[in-house]
Amino acid sequence: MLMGVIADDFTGASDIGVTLAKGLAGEGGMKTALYMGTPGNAALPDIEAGVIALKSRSLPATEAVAQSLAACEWLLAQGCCQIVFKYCSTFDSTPAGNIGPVAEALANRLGARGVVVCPAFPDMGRTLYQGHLFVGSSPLNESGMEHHPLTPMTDPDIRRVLAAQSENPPGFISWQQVQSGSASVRDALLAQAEEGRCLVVTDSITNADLVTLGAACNEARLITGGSAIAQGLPHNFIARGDAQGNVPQRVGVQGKGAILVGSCSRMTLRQIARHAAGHAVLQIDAEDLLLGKASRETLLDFIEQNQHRAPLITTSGDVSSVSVLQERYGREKVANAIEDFFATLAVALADAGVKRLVVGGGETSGAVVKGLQLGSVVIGAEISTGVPALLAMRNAQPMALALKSGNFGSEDFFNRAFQTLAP
Ligand SMILES: Nc1ncnc2c1ncn2[C@@H]1O[C@H](COP(=O)(O)OP(=O)(O)O)[C@@H](O)[C@H]1O
Ligand SMILES: O=C(O)[C@@H](O)C(=O)COP(=O)(O)O
Repeated sequence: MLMGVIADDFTGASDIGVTLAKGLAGEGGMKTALYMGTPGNAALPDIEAGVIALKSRSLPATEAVAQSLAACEWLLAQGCCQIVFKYCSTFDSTPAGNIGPVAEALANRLGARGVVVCPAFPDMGRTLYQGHLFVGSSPLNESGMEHHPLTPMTDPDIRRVLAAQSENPPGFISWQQVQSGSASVRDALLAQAEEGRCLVVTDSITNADLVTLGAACNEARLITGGSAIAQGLPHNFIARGDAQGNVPQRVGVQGKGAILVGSCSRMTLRQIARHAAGHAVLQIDAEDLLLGKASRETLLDFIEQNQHRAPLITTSGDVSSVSVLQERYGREKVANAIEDFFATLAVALADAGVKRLVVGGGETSGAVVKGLQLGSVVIGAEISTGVPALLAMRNAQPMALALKSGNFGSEDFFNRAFQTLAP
């Protein structure tokens, strides 16, 4: 294994996994495996890049650091010479972390300084200019992310957000400097390292900027960013003759399917509304879950009876219903109750023969995948930007999954993914 990725959520892990697996157009990527949690066993010998999915974004910082360091040790033991810490392209974090604490702990472990911090993901409209993160034409704090149920983002200045959760004040490289090319960025990172800067917020607006950063980080022990930072990284290994150039294959599995959605992000709410117009949607009252009122039989029946209508079960609510519930019961209790619900439901569905599962939401995907106790999965071709089809084995049976980040996918995503996971 040449490169190792530690991702702070499961949708993000599949997002960066497919970015590495496909690489640059015309060249291909790295043979990449996605591990659902840090594995107990050694990786298969032909894997060139390993992505470990953690569910560490909303944990207390000390736990997130401990899990990330353990993942890092495993990746180093597999031979990785470069580690990437992948977080959300909307820099989802709390005032206490976990991006700053995890990035600094990994930098200390790897002896790295002048480490790139770049959440930009231009294909999804996330750009970083003068340290400020935009989603399309809106600053981060006016993009809807200010209402996220677990990690509301209320400041678009990533330098300030990161400074508040880091021990060392972060450095900065502007877009103008990135335009001077990879050698100049490498020099700038070295200069920042010599000044003692651990983390360096680095602007990027276009994919070409991210490829420049990738080339500048050819020798870096640690890189941090959204998935798009990984675009140019396979090239470094392929150009050296270390990696072969991989193309992700289409994944499809015969059998019943279900769609489970716990994301309350703006795009997901639109996707659910669109799905409801032509397919089967069962809305669960999230408060019923907190009061222990949901019946599993009804849910299994709903999925069984609506196989021809791409059945979707959701708890998602709009900004006001989420905040009413959180004020009544507490943010963590609400999230835990809903995530437990989805984890248990996914297991019941899989036991009842469901073989295709589309999940909406990062934390929700983490809960579902942990519930299903999946180990390593194969990354297939992309269904939409940042969302690959995944092939897992459960009880020696194949299972196809798609884990969709809250704001990813077109309005018809849920039906498209449901159909795409079939052979
Ligand atoms: N109706 C609801 N009210 C409050 N919280 C909810 C509701 N439905 C789902 N949630 C919780 O909101 C969080 C959504 O996060 P996540 O699944 O990561 O979605 P996203 O990918 O959009 O960030 C989860 O913890 C989920 O359990
Ligand atoms: O970088 C991204 O935007 C995604 O890969 C991601 O991590 C999104 O997180 P969720 O919206 O919580 O799924």
